Amino acid sequence: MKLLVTGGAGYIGSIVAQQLLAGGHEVVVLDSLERGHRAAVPDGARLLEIDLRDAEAVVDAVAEGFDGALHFAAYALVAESVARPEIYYRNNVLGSLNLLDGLRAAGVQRLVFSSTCAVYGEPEVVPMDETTPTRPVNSYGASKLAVDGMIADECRAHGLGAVSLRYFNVAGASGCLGEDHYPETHLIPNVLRAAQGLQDAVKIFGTDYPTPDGTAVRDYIHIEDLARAHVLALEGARPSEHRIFNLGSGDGYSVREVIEAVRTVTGLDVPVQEAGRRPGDPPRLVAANGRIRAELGWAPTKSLTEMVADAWAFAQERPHGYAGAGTH
Ligand SMILES: NC(=O)c1ccc[n+]([C@@H]2O[C@H](COP(=O)([O-])OP(=O)(O)OC[C@H]3O[C@@H](n4cnc5c(N)ncnc54)[C@H](O)[C@@H]3O)[C@@H](O)[C@H]2O)c1
Ligand SMILES: O=c1ccn([C@@H]2O[C@H](COP(=O)(O)OP(=O)(O)O[C@H]3O[C@H](CO)[C@@H](O)[C@H](O)[C@H]3O)[C@@H](O)[C@H]2O)c(=O)[nH]1
Repeated sequence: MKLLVTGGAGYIGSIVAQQLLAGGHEVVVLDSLERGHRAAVPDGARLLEIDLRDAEAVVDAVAEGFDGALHFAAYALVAESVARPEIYYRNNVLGSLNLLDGLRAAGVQRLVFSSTCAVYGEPEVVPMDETTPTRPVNSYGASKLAVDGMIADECRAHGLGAVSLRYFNVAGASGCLGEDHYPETHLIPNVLRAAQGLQDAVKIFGTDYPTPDGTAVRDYIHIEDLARAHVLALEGARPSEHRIFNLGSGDGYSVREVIEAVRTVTGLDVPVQEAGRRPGDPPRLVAANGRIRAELGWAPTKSLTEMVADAWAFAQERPHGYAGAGTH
């Protein structure tokens, strides 16, 4: 298939693009490079440097015609969304609406969307399945829920076949592609930076959560397991239907357990500093992944140790990320 990958210069989009290319698909990446890296766009993919908020440019770009689109481009940081909600609604909601306009105009019939478990907020029952009530507690989750709603309506009204994958916490690396955000806010890369001495200590945000060790629990999923689900989702898109799947490993780990895994994998000391809770962070998010297992035949294959080991290999290979590798 000829596929449009928005956000394909970012962490997840670049690695999914790489898997799609390996599977024999043609890939065109649409990315503004605002938060991504030219060097992360895999060899063999064509890059269109376009901002999704530019409606006209998006419609023009999509007009060349695609068999399907995978939509990763977004702002994706919980704490930033609490501080600056307006940029989240403008980028995530408006950008997605522009993309839907472009897909409709060009007659593109398949869409896979990066949704998130943040749409569920602070669920009363964990693990969470797709019937968990959607009550986001931060603007990031609210903006993604709005897009899920727009996509559902687009499918109903205009026949699009779409799949929303509600990712839990994506981690690890794949060969020479990995996670490089500036500033880095994600847990595993920051713990590795502390282990490498690139920052004084890793902060533990919140030690008074109602969890066994008092730190927040997340479901970490290996980027390669996650990428594989996109290929299945693309094949599973059905005309006029919006399918929703939670995408996580089903196992929860606390912040302290992740730090311990980094100590074990690297053999290095990790200085820590206890700090207050980060605004917008729920205590515990773990996936019930039965639906995607049953309906798409997907299953996770990689452990937290493998996620940390692959992220560690990337961090050693590129201690300063893609900088110096010809980035924007
Ligand atoms: N990282 C996670 O754990 C996680 C979990 C759940 C969902 N997600 C979702 O997955 C997607 C990818 O996340 P990521 O971690 O790879 O983020 P990322 O920031 O590494 O990548 C996002 C990419 O989108 C591009 N982009 C952003 N706004 C754009 C715009 N208006 N026009 C064109 N390009 C734009 C950025 O330049 C960047 O290359 C996001 O939609 C995010 O919400 C991520
Ligand atoms: O230096 C750090 C960084 C994070 N944390 C904590 O570690 C956990 C995980 O944080 P992080 O890695 O920043 O991920 P999340 O905030 O859970 O968000 C990620 O995972 C969500 C799904 O759960 C996605 O929707 C988001 O896009 C993605 O950024 C949270 O409890 C944080 O408070 C720390 O204690 N110290």
